[in-house]
Amino acid sequence: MQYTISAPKQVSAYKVALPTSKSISNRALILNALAYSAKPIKNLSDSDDTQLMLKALQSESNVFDVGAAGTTMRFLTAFLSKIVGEWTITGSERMKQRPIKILVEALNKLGAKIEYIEQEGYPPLRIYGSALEGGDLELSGNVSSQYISALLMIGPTMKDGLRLTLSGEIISRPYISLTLKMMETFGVKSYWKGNTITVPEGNYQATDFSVEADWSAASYWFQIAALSKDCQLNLQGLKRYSEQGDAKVAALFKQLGVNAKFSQKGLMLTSSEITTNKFSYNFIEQPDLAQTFAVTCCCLGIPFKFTGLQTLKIKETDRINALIVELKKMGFVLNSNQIDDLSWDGATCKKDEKPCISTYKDHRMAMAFAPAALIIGDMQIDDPGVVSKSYPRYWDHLKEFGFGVKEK
Ligand SMILES: O=C(O)C1=C[C@@H](OP(=O)(O)O)[C@@H](O)[C@H](O)C1
Ligand SMILES: C=C(OP(=O)(O)O)C(=O)O
Repeated sequence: MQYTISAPKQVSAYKVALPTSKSISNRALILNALAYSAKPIKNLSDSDDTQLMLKALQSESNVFDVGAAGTTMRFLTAFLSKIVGEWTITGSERMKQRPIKILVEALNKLGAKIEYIEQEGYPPLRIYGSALEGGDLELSGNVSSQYISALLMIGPTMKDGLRLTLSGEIISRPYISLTLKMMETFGVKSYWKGNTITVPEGNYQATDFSVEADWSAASYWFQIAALSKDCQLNLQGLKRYSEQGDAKVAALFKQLGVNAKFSQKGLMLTSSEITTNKFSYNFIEQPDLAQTFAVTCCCLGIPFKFTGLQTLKIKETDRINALIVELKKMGFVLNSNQIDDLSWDGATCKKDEKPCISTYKDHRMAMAFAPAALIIGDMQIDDPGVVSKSYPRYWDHLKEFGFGVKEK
C-alpha cells in the first residue's frame, strides 16, 4: 500500500496529542514486573514496540515474537535470563540481522545459558533462565546502549548486584541515564563514575508511574514547523526537563527557524529566523533524530555535516543508505563514508516527478519524509503502516493538521 501525501492548502494552528514514549514505556513495564507490582503503568505507549512488550510479559507461553522491536528483544532477553525456565525469543527478519552477541555473552558470563537457534550472534535465541550471580563485567559501549540498559535493569536482582565497566566510545548515552533514573524511581539507586556503573543488589518498589510524551515523535512536528513557516503548533504531554536525549531537538531546531516555548498549555512552536547556513552535528547521543534533520536540511537548502552515525546501520534498516537513496529521488545528492557520517554540500540532481519514498520497514523513514511534501509537492510513501512501531496515529494527525493523506 502507498499513501500520496500533499501539502496543506493552508497552514494553520494545530494541537498535537503526541504519543507517549516507547523507550520509557518499555523500561517501565520491565521495572514494574521486576517490582512484582500490581499497579498498572499509566499512559503506556500504544506503539507496536510497547504492545509487544506488554503481550510478552502477560503471555502464558514460553515463546515470544517481538517483531521489529529492538528494546523489547534486548530487555526481554535479559529479563528472561534470570527467570527459571526455558524460553524462546524471536523477531522479524530484520531483527534476525540485528546483533545481540554482546548482550548474550554478558548474560552467559553472569551465569545464564543462552543459545543461538539460527545464526551465531543474532536472534532467535533459546534462553535457559536461572538465578544470576552478578558481579563485575566489562562490556563494549559502542554498539547499542540497549544491551547496557537491559543488564542494568536486572542488576539489582542478582546476588552480587552488577558492576559494569564500559569500553570504547559510549553511544546513545542519554538512554543509559534514562534507565538509571527510572531504576531510581522504582527504588534502586546506582552510581555511574567514569566508565563504571555500579548497581547494588536490592529490591525494586511498586510505584505509581505515568509515561510522558515522546520527544522523538515531537521531532516530526518541529520539522513541519520548520518547513511550513507561519504555522503554530501546540505539542501536548512533553516534559520540559525530560531525561529523553531527544529533547535536544528543541535547541537544535532553533538554528533551523523554529522557536519552542513551554506554556501552561503545552510546548508552543512558532517560526523564527534561520540562524545557520551549514548545519553540523554529532548525533552520537540522539541517533533517532538523524533522519528528521537530514530531510529538513535538504528541504530548507541548508548543507549539513552529520557525524556520530555509527549505529544507524544496525537499526530498523541501514538508515545511512536509506537516506542517500531516498533523498536522491527528491533531487538531493548526499555523501557518506558508509561508517559514521553523512553530508550534503548542496549538490542536486533531477528530482523524480512524484517521488515514491521506500520506507524499508522503518517507521522513521516514513515519518521524516512525509513532511517534505510541504516543499517538494506531492509525493508517495510506500508501506505507510510502518509508523505504528512508535506513532500509530501519525497519519491521522497529519490529516487533522491539513495534509492530504490518500491511499494511492
Ligand atoms: O534504549 C532505548 O530505548 C533506545 C536506544 C537507542 O538505541 P541504541 O542504543 O541501539 O542506539 C535508540 O536508537 C532506540 O530507538 C531506543
Ligand atoms: C532504533 C529504534 O528502535 P529499536 O532499536 O528499539 O528497534 C527507533 O525507534 O528508531
